[in-house]
Amino acid sequence: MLPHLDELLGTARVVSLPLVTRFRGIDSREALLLRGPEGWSEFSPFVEYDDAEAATWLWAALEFGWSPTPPTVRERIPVNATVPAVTPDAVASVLARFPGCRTAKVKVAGPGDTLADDVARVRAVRAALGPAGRVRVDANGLWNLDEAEHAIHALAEFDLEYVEQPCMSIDELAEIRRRTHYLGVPIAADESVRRSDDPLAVARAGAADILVLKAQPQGGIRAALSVSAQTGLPVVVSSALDTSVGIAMGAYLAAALPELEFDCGLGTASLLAADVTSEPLRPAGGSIPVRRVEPDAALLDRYAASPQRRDWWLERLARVYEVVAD
Ligand SMILES: O=C(O)CCC(=O)C1=CC=C[C@@H](O)[C@@H]1C(=O)O
Ligand SMILES: [Mg+2]
Repeated sequence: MLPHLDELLGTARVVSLPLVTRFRGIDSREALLLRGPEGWSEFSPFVEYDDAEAATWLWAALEFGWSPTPPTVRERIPVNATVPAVTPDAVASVLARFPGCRTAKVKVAGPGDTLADDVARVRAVRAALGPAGRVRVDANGLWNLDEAEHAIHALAEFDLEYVEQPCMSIDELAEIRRRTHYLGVPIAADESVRRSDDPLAVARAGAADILVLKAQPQGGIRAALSVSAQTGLPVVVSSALDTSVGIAMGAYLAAALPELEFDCGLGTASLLAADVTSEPLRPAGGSIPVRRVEPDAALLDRYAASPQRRDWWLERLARVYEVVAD
């Protein structure tokens, strides 16, 4: 059932792609690409993740490259703009990279940013999108309960579509959802789903209104579809800041969901200053197409990681493979 490790190592290519703007503390995104019988796939757990956590990402990569994708019900996926923790004057140039997108997700609660910084950024995004735009924020669990309550109260005037992972724990999410219910701002869970041993726990606890699902960290398209089906909550499919090869995996997940109420966080190829293909899955007219991506040999060469980093990724692949094989 599992392809042999030598087969994986034989096709593996490691790239380091520069970002347009610093995002989640990095300026370049490293990824390992693999070619399976179904096409190219991606293994790109964040470098700080341990092998046990990376194993679900490898499972996803193997599923996408080595088995056919589930049936799809749509050919394009509406996506949101993703606004990193930039100053308000930079908001227009970020949004310009997401043509046609009516929805923006804004990073908040970042290290070194005050609530006033977050409010100014969200205000600039709301002004740019106008009243018909949809604005959501993502705190990556970095607020404590009181900070979250205060921040959601301060940001509510911008008519938020939802707040993603305001606090880290499921208990805190449940509590903040209770405390801010009167403001009518839904709570979405991301880390509580993708970094949890039990991705259903947050839904069982009634701690979220919406689930953010990412194909690689969830262990693949089928595993993510199963979370969606078992919880019955509305889902936002989002990227893991993958190359266009990994974005394709997310696009197939979004395309297979019976319902897709929200725009998806799959426009992030626009945050990359370079990609592995000359036809990246970047938003056009507010959506991305659902298709597999074949990297260009010249781009794989041009953005090849250094020999040290390539070896680091190949060793990681071999170790994580053993975890998956167990
Ligand atoms: O959801 C989006 O708009 C884009 C994806 C995105 O924001 C993220 C991708 C990868 C890691 C995360 O820090 C971040 C997130 O938390 O959702
Ligand atoms: Mg998130």
